[in-house]
Amino acid sequence: MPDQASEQVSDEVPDQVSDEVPDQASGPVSGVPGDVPDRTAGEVPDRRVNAVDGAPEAAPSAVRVEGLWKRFGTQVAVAGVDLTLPTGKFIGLVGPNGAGKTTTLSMITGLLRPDQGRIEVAGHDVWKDPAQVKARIGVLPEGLRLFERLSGGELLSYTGRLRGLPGEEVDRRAAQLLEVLDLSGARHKLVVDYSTGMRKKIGLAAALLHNPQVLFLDEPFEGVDPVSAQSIRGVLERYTASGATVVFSSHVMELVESLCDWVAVMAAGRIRAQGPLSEVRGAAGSLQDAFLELVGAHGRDAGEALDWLGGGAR
Ligand SMILES: Nc1ncnc2c1ncn2[C@@H]1O[C@H](COP(=O)(O)OP(=O)(O)OP(=O)(O)O)[C@@H](O)[C@H]1O
Repeated sequence: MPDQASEQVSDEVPDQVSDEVPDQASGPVSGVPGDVPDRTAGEVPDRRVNAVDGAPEAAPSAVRVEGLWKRFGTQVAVAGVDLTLPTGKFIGLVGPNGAGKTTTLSMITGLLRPDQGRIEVAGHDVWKDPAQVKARIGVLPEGLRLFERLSGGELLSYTGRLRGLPGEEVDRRAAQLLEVLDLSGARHKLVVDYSTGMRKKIGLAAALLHNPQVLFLDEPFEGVDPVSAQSIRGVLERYTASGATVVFSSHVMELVESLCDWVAVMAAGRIRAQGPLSEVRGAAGSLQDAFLELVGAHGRDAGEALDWLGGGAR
């Protein structure tokens, strides 16, 4: 997958205005010091009460995207995406390689400026009101960049303070996250010496530390062993059960099917289906079958043409 950061120095992409694109190096750390609407601190904006009759108002969407476009030179990566993602759901964004998932998530999280379109996260416009949005989201981006010369513990400590959390609270949360994600033993190890899966886990911990309203994860389970996947899963399930929203991209349909209650299917830069898992799956036997049907991959040559390939053939 192309590194989004590379486009900022690519002369093939003249429409990228690098000084308008927030620094990707900040990764999940990017935020607004001192402006942290921590959900545990009383503000739970996803359940509002109607001022007239006291009845709860419908929760606003976690994400609203309208008419989103992104081109890289002549390559159209995202071609008019409209998405409405509900609050409090475990949402899977699925699609084949090159479908535009990472590009879409990068634009939604304020890491990549769209050519066209409007994006709202937690009720705020991502590109008009970036500080408000960044204080409310956590991001585990593709090609995550971390501060390599810090230990895992230091990274969390720094991230939490950057987010404006009191030191004691940062230490408490960091210790708990390290424990749950089985990183306690590696808290003093430099991040540069972490394995792929450990990097995912410390990135996830950094993205969760300020208890964001919406968490965006690009391929969070890639390179993660089954035991760690189980702990990540547990953390995320607990997180969504509290009313927060997880949006994650993945190629693994079984995983999406077992985790998500809401799915968006993307192919060739467009959304092919979006809605509750059961609706998107429809009459198909599995999400995998529905997916292959939706992206037009059913009946595709699965290697029959490679008649030279095999142990006996020369
Ligand atoms: N920085 C870039 N420069 C040029 N083309 C790009 C860039 N980023 C993405 N693209 C192109 O945009 C399209 C969508 O890419 P994207 O990475 O968003 O897909 P994806 O769905 O995340 O793919 P994968 O599942 O393989 O990770 C692809 O054709 C890709 O080659």
